[in-house]
Amino acid sequence: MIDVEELSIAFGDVQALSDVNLTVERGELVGLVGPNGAGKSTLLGTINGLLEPTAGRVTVDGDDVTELSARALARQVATVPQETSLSFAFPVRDVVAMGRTPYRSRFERVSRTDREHADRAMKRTDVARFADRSIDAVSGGERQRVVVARALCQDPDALLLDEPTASLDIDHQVRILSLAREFVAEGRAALCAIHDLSLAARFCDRLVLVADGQLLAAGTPESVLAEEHVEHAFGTEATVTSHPVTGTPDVTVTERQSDRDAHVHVLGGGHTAARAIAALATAGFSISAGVLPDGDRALDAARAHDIETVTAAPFAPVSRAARQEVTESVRTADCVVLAGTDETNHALAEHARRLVVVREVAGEAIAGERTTDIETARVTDIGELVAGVEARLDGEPRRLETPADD
Ligand SMILES: Nc1ncnc2c1ncn2[C@@H]1O[C@H](COP(=O)(O)OP(=O)(O)OP(=O)(O)O)[C@@H](O)[C@H]1O
Repeated sequence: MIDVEELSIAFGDVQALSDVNLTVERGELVGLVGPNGAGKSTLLGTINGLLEPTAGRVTVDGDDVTELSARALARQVATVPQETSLSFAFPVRDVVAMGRTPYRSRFERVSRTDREHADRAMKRTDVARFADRSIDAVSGGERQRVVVARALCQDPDALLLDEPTASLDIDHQVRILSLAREFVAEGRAALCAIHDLSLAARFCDRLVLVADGQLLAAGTPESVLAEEHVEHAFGTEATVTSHPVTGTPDVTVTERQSDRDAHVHVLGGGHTAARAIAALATAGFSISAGVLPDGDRALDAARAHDIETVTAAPFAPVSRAARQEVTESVRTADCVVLAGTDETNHALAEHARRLVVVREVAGEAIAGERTTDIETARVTDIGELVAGVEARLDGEPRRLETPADD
């Protein structure tokens, strides 16, 4: 029915769509999902012939939309635009009847059949109650339903809906999408841009996910709304569960955990570790440190910033309990910063899930060149440490197979 082939469209420097392929068959309601500015309205605008592709083409029932007359295309495709403001204060009934324009010659009056089409569309969209009121005198959600009624009145083979539920109450959201389902059950096709992913999953046969002008995924709601797709497209964290009532995918978006909530363990003592602790504490990380002997400058820094520290008596061997405690802290930290040459700390660093090594400060080698099998960020200046830790936190943590045995 609707075939979009290798479609690209640019507005000056903005590449709004690149190489998009998509089909909508008769009997299908397809949901178009993706973040703001992804290219959804542009795609709909190209299908209804308002925008000309830079490359590729769109056909409806085999006809290239750029080659059809406006009238011929309007008999095949009706659009419910995102922006539903209308410039003239016509009565609702007349606005809906405008859907019959592609079937009338220019001077023909609205016929009885046209009125019947309009009445049916108004009833289905629950706007008949205010049919005689001016379109200026209805609410935003009511106006949106009037525009849906006008599109239905147009009696097209395909319906394009751009955010039709945006200003509707929950009851009318469900009603409009149920109407779209009824529409496709009559052997027609609908493509609907929609922001509510759970609602899209509930009502659509298939979903198409676009981001940054590209098609990221297409298929069943279950396959398209995989957490990694949602997270990638929207740059957020998402949890997808099965809705307890409808059984369809239910998407909850959670705020990405701030890097600054991350737990960073600082290994090593002395001047460099003290500066590392101060820099990380000022940046707001949750820090632990140790093992640090009494009298170490890093311990003073830790105490100044109220930081949890594993301590030891000066010049005494580190107790087994202290070792265990610090090993656990290193293993559970989101990131470990190694800021000392001490061999014990090097061994402990091997338990880190993410590691940043402060390699040298002002030309003085701190942690040496010892290699480790952990992917490591190296910083050579304390001023770079916070950025280094943040960059490391963006990466996947190493999986630890075995628990520490000491
Ligand atoms: N006429 C235009 N001139 C220049 N850039 C445009 C124009 N129309 C759209 N764009 C740009 O093209 C990109 C896609 O916009 P589009 O309106 O298709 O996104 P959308 O997915 O519908 O977004 P939303 O969910 O916010 O409605 C955006 O970067 C937008 O700023």
